[in-house]
Amino acid sequence: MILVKEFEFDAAHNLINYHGKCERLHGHTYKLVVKLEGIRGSEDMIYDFVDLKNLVKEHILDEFDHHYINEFIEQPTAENIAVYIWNRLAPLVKTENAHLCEIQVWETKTSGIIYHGEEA
Ligand SMILES: Nc1nc2c(c(=O)[nH]1)N=C([C@H](O)[C@H](O)COP(=O)(O)OP(=O)(O)OP(=O)(O)O)CN2
Ligand SMILES: [Zn+2]
Repeated sequence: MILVKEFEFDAAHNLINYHGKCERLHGHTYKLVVKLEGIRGSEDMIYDFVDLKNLVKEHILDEFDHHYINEFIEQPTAENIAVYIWNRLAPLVKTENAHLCEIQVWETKTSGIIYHGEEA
């Protein structure tokens, strides 16, 4: 069974040594999708949506929302943001019956990254 929760944050970034418009400072309303795979445990839940919301807010959204991402991710491509968020969240959400199985980072409605925690 897979649990899914979606979040949004607004942030600014610019790509370093990039060959186009994204080298200039600009912003996105990012969509972050977090998926946990697991089995039902206490209260017949994989993970309480409310607890997940609070955890992601404290450990991810508060750092990203209305910030300049280059200050903590040198080259803030959606790929690098997905890896960064995975590395922070995976240990935090792991329980006896649930683990992180997918992160999605969408820069626009049409451009996003899906990451399962392994490098290709
Ligand atoms: N593989 C990647 N390619 C690009 C990234 C990235 O993170 N990974 N990032 C950018 C830019 O930051 C830009 O934000 C995205 O460009 P684009 O999708 O063209 O943005 P638009 O606002 O033009 O979106 P549309 O939905 O296509 O209108 C570039 N490439
Ligand atoms: Zn961008």
